[in-house]
Amino acid sequence: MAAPPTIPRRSLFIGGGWREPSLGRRLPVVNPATEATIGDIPAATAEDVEIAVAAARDAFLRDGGRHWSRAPGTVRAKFLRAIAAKIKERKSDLALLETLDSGKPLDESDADMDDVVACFEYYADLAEALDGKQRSPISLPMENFKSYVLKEPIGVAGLITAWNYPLLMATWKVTPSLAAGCTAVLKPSELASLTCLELGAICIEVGLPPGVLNIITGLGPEAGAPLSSHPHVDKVAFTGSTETGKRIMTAAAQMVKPVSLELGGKSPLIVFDDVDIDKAVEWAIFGIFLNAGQVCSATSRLLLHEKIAKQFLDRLVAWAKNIKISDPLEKGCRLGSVISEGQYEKIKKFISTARSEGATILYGGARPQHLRRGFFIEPTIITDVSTSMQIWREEVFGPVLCVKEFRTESEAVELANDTHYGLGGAVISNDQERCERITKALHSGIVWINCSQPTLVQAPWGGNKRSGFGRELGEWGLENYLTVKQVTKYCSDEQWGWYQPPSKL
Ligand SMILES: NC(=O)C1=CN([C@@H]2O[C@H](COP(=O)(O)OP(=O)(O)OC[C@H]3O[C@@H](n4cnc5c(N)ncnc54)[C@H](O)[C@@H]3O)[C@@H](O)[C@H]2O)C=CC1
Ligand SMILES: N=C(N)NCCCC(=O)O
Ligand code: NA
Repeated sequence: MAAPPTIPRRSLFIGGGWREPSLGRRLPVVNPATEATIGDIPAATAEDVEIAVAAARDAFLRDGGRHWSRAPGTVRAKFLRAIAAKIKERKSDLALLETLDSGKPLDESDADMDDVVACFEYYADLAEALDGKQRSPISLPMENFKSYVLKEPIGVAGLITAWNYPLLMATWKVTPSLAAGCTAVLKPSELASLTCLELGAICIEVGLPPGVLNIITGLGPEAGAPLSSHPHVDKVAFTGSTETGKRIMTAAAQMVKPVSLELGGKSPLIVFDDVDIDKAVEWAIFGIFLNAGQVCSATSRLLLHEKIAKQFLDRLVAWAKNIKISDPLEKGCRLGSVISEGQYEKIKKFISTARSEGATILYGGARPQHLRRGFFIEPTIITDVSTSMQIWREEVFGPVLCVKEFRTESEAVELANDTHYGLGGAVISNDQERCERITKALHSGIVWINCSQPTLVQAPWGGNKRSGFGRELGEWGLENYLTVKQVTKYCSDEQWGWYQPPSKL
């Protein structure tokens, strides 16, 4: 077990230093695995948003952008790498904080911190490469004009994130925005903000220029909403629920502000009858029980070929029984608590509604007997599901898998696409051609073949339909924060000659 934790008491991180929230309010930090209040975080309000946005704007414009927004990419890369190094140094205490705040298994938090470091390093490389991509010429069918393109940072970015991967989701937005030369105001989820506040401490340690990154914690309506509607925020990037995504888009629309939205999902995993059952079962388990299913891309709808359905479900239950559910700090834990009491109640309601609508709870569905406190829910597998049921249609964001059988490939595709969401989709089969057909047929931004959930910093991430739009990660993630400037030069000695020249007299 890890050493007894101390939760740092932080203020808002604004303009390169700590600043008490204007109204002096704080919010409790609850460890969802114990239900204990373990600390508190500052609660920013519109007054603080004002100050943070001003700091970001000042940092963007300061000295004509010489120190940040127009500085060579190497300058920004140096800071991104310095932050990566500090996070690496503090990896175990950050992972511990992440687990205490969110209830996710310590092994997962550890892996998340590795992903955070990799993301800072990756966008450091892209910041450097960006300089080489400037002034790329446009080929034109005439001689008297020359055109090229500049890629410029969009300005001040407002970054609003969810609680499921607290520091990682922030990093997916912080790193490309800073790499592009933007300055930013980050508003993490009030349900898990500790590690994001530590990022503020790290920015101080590495001497990031004041105001380049500002971190304000607080409630959505009080801190997130004024950020998304602020006239001096030039772009909003959001990860969270579809409902909040709509609000953010509405607010941003008033200022014609670009947004990128990573919203919910109800992703399918299709398993054919030609597979190695245990291998496929493990991916199915990983796809929905990782982070207790609180993953936007969780493959929460399992589609099984009828020929293997029975055998597959038997093994699925056997594997599910074997998942270690415990205090997330315990070694080998594979299922921790969910994030909060609210989420716990919501998930239980989904399960009871499924039951009352006539579905069968094949496995799980309740609090694990051996855990008396904490917001724990057993891995839950639901069968006898019809496509009109809530459990088929709505995102649970919990360790709850629903299962349907199919007979033909086209039926599988139809079921897979029977959703308003379009984030992920997965297919497991040994027939590569079939996998490719399915890949093309799925209406989603991500397709996994013979696996579920691997997340690579180099590859684009994002969805279609009500899962949002815009892509994070990879080069696409950087484009979110760049604006394209067309530069066109007239380079002829001749008079343009459209108007009749007046007489020289
Ligand atoms: N797809 C995903 O990645 C996620 C989906 N969800 C889903 O959303 C449900 C609700 O979870 P919440 O934590 O309430 O998610 P949420 O979408 O309300 O919160 C995400 C972020 O948005 C902020 N926010 C809330 N209202 C806002 C507003 N009006 N303007 C600007 N920012 C605002 C929050 O403070 C937080 O930082 C979950 O049960 C789950 O189903 C939640 C988190 C992530
Ligand atoms: N790091 C992993 N495995 N997944 C990231 C999921 C991002 C999301 O839920 O929005
Ligand atoms: Na928490």
